[in-house]
Amino acid sequence: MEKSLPLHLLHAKNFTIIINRSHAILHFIAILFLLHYRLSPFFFQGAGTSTTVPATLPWLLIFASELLLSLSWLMSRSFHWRPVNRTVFPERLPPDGELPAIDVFVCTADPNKEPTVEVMNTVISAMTLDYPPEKLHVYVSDDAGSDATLRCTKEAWNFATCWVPFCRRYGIGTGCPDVYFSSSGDDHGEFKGSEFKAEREKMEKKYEVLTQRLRTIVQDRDVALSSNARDHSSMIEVINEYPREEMQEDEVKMPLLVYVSREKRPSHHHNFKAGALNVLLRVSATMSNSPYILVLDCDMYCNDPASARQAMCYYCDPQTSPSIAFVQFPQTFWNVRENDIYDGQLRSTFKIYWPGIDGVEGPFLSGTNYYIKREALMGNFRKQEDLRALKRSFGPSNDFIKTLVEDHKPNFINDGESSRMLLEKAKVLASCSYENQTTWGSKVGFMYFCVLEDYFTGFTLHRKGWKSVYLDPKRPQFLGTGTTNFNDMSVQWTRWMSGLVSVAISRCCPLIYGPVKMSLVQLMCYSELAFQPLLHCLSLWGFALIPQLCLFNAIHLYPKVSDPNFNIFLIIFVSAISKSLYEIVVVTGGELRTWRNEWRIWMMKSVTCYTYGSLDAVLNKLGVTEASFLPTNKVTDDEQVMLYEKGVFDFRAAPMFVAPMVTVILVNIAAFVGAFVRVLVGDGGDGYLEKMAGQMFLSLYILVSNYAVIEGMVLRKDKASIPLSVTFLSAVFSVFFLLIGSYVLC
Ligand SMILES: O=c1ccn([C@@H]2O[C@H](COP(=O)(O)OP(=O)(O)O[C@H]3O[C@H](CO)[C@@H](O)[C@H](O)[C@H]3O)[C@@H](O)[C@H]2O)c(=O)[nH]1
Ligand SMILES: [Mn+2]
Repeated sequence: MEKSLPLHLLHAKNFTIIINRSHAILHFIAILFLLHYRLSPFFFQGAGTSTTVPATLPWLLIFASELLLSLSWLMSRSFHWRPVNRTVFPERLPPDGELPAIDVFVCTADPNKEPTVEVMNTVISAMTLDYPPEKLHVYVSDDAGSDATLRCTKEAWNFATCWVPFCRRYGIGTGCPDVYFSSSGDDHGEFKGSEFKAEREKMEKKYEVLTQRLRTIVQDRDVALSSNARDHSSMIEVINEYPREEMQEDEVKMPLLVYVSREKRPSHHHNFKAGALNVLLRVSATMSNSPYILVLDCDMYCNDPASARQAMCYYCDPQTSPSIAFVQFPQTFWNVRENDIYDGQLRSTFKIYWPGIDGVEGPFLSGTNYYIKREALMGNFRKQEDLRALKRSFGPSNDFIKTLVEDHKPNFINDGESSRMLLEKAKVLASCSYENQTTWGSKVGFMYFCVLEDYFTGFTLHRKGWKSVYLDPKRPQFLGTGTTNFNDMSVQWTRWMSGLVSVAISRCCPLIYGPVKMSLVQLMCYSELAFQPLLHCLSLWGFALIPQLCLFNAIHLYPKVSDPNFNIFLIIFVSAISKSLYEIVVVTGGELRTWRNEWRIWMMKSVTCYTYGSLDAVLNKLGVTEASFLPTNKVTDDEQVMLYEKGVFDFRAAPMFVAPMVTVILVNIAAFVGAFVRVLVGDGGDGYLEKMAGQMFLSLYILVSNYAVIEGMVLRKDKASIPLSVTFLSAVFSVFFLLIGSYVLC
């Protein structure tokens, strides 16, 4: 009977669905009223309307801001359309012998920003996944081609030969040694007996030796090597072949571990992470050719060994498997705190948006923590005979083509000789010219079209009709390093926003390129995200400056408080705030300050990262600049961590990320203080306060929300406060805005 029991279940969150949809309707009606209010003076003049336009240009500009934000809001309703939950039953999976094999890809690119000890912890943790070891193959992609990383991988392997059996024997729940030994967590039970305790101590010592060795290797590494990160030949090594330092008495099977560093030459574009992943796709095909692939960023360690079996609950179900391209787990971060001032945890993405579209065609591909089907990336060519066509598409390697046409079984035998031959062939596959005149990155594999390879590859898959699944079990399956300082966050978000806008303004814009096999809801999701940076930065710049410049010049843009139309704005404001409070507090069990943090950082990002990202994408499109992928810094700095943990902003970021915020704050201060003085002195004339209340409130709201900036500018004197030079520069900008703005607008 066991067989008939489902491997997985889907539950719609009915209550949230009702709330979401009713709120959407009410909010939408309020927006219609707003449209009517803004347009009526132009269309219904004289027909009993009480609205008059004080100044046409600012009126139109603020209306445009309202429209853009409303448009984004409207499209984003698709993310709230049908939130669901999923449950899986891995205990009902077929026996181990029948499980499909998995290749794990771990990508690293820069040993200076990605500490090798952490990368190795990720690699080791992947080897401890609860899966038959002969069906698990771990590939480390080193884009820096660093000899130190190769040597460290060998050391990690040596350690893993003891660590993996230890974890399996004692059912250790945390396969990442660093985390296991540094936490006083669940696995250290006395109940496991004295033998366990002794073993554990032994392992701990071994781990200390490992970290020591890794550090020495990293310290000794040839300094000249860093200059070779962009210019080096390919290197592939099967680490399992190295003689172990000490043989285990009860030899336990180990997963395959392969180090891959693709060839890189300055003359060839390396296509960043997508390029690295495509090399791994080819190399792994000739070695293990597993039908499923787990992709991990180098800092995303497996926090729990269960994810592979959880994902297999979908792939082992003949009903769902044929349509699913990937099973996505959320990105979760070990270093984010409750008071997450930079919203490094990406709460709304992984707790609201992804469950929201999971009920439609599934979540977006999110860079890491997903089990993807090889066939979805490569296509199905099992009975294809036209070799020439295949070679045109996939490149000249017969060995690789063979893996596509035949129902290929892994042909890697760990005997030295055949592996040597295979490695020679694999090296060809990792050369930088291999993809010349092929469709790698444009039709097959991971897509090169934009630096956000995950978004665009997922989009292409959904567009072809594939579906995806979102699994968010209680215990985080993967944990990574989130950004916890202003500079790293800004750099990362600028890249993401640039990637999104580059899609939005291209021929692949979801609005025109999407509608093949995607539902309208899914299409709206992809479009909303692609256009979000543009829509939000334009509208937020509008909200941050237009009403204030008008306030400064005593021009009112909102209805009088006594005017019934004032309620439209009040309702929209309250409705937006209460919906996000509902999501944060009720749906995700957050706190009030989470709400404050998210709204504040959203305003800050809109005038910086969203703006720069959009600009960058436009400049790339015009050919003025080139797309780039600066890997996010994963080195933690104690001082920065301390500030973050105290909830204090670290403004030691590039001035370009700080100055726009300070400028906005200064303009708002000028406008608000000016208006306030007018009220006090009674200089504004009759009904001034009533007319200006909306704008004064907006300014005050911006100032109160961003009090942290004022504090960093005026009150704080520490190293991480806003430097005087930046404040001065921003003061010049704000005077410029006030003068030019007043001249142009009024
Ligand atoms: O040329 C490159 C650049 C990056 N990477 C690797 O890609 C991963 C992600 O890079 P990271 O610097 O951590 O970027 P994040 O912004 O933190 O990553 C998010 O955004 C990326 C897209 O911009 C996705 O690829 C990631 O999976 C997603 O976690 C890391 O393991 C890097 O080592 C490469 O292998 N080659
Ligand atoms: Mn990252």
